Amino acid sequence: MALKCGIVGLPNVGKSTLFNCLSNAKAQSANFPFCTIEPNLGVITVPDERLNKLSELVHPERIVPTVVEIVDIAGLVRGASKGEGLGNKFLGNIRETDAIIHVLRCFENDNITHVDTTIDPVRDKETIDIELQLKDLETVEARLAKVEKQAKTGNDPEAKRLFKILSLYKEALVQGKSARTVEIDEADQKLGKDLQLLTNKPILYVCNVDEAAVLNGNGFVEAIKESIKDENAEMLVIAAATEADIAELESYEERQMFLEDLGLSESGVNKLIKSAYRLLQLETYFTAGVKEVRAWTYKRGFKAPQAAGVIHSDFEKGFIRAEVIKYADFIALGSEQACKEAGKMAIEGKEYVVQDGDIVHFRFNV
Ligand SMILES: Nc1ncnc2c1ncn2[C@@H]1O[C@H](COP(=O)(O)OP(=O)(O)OP(=O)(O)O)[C@@H](O)[C@H]1O
Ligand SMILES: [Mg+2]
Repeated sequence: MALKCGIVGLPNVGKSTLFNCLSNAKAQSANFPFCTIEPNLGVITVPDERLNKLSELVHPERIVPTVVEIVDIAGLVRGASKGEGLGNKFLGNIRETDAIIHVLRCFENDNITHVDTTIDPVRDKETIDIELQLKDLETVEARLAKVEKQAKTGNDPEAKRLFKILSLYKEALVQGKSARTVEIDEADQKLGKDLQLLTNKPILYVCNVDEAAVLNGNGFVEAIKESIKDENAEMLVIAAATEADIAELESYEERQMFLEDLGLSESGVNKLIKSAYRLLQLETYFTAGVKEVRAWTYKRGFKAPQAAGVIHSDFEKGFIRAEVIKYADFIALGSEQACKEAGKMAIEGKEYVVQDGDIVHFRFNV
């Protein structure tokens, strides 16, 4: 389950700089628009203190964290939906992602060019929103044209449902609203998701500020907050250029010291990964053996067989049961054996909904 987050925004707003704080794969970042053309792909490990605590008790040969993929996509410009500035290619890159990290320039600096001259992140956000919405409108209209006749004349219930959903999306999009603002009946959610609309992807806004605004934000950040208040979206404030410098430092201690000097307890990178996790409704379970202590990512609400399928499809197919220890019990008692003896290992079946932090041993048969 490799999840992909795409970094999106106007040219020269700090997308590659943010990417470079996140990943060790260094992307080219420079003060000119369209510095990035080919998307940069980075695989970042998800920091999780529980993994370290478990490893201290189990002393495994190997510790394996879970990962998220981050793609640094080229800047979009006005007209992208009509192919402007390699728009089609870049929009295609966005379509392949599971979630969007939208970077907004919230810093002033006369030396860094802005494609629309002035600093106005609310306007910038609208520019991007409009392009994504126009592209979605094109997709929705093409689908509508195909399904309309079938829905109106035939007796195909799925075509009728699809027609209804498409019409709802169209109504929102022509009003300049994103597809994610449309409420879709529970039963039709999958049909909606399958359309792969760009403005239906979960979104996280990153306000890229200068060092001075890293703790308390600034006027630009306030303006963005106000403009997204009805979107039910998350927003983070990160000084990308500063954090990219921090990421260059060799040792963990040095990086921590630098962060503390800025008054931060946690790097923007960590905050971003955690938010991406929340955004995608992801949770973590662990497997803990002497060979390997490992974190696994699954979607909230997964039942035991589905969660087992994250490790291997055979685990799902041949699922028999899950032996589950709660993280707190494992830490308190110190080992699997101790948990077993204390009656803290539960035997769970197919209907068990896996919980964040569970330490699981799957029994299966193929
Ligand atoms: N918070 C910041 N404060 C000051 N300068 C910054 C900040 N973030 C990025 N920059 C600078 O802005 C310039 C553009 O950054 P970057 O190359 O990351 O933009 P980009 O969005 O990836 O652009 P493109 O779309 O062209 O690929 C760089 O010179 C970078 O150092
Ligand atoms: Mg770039």
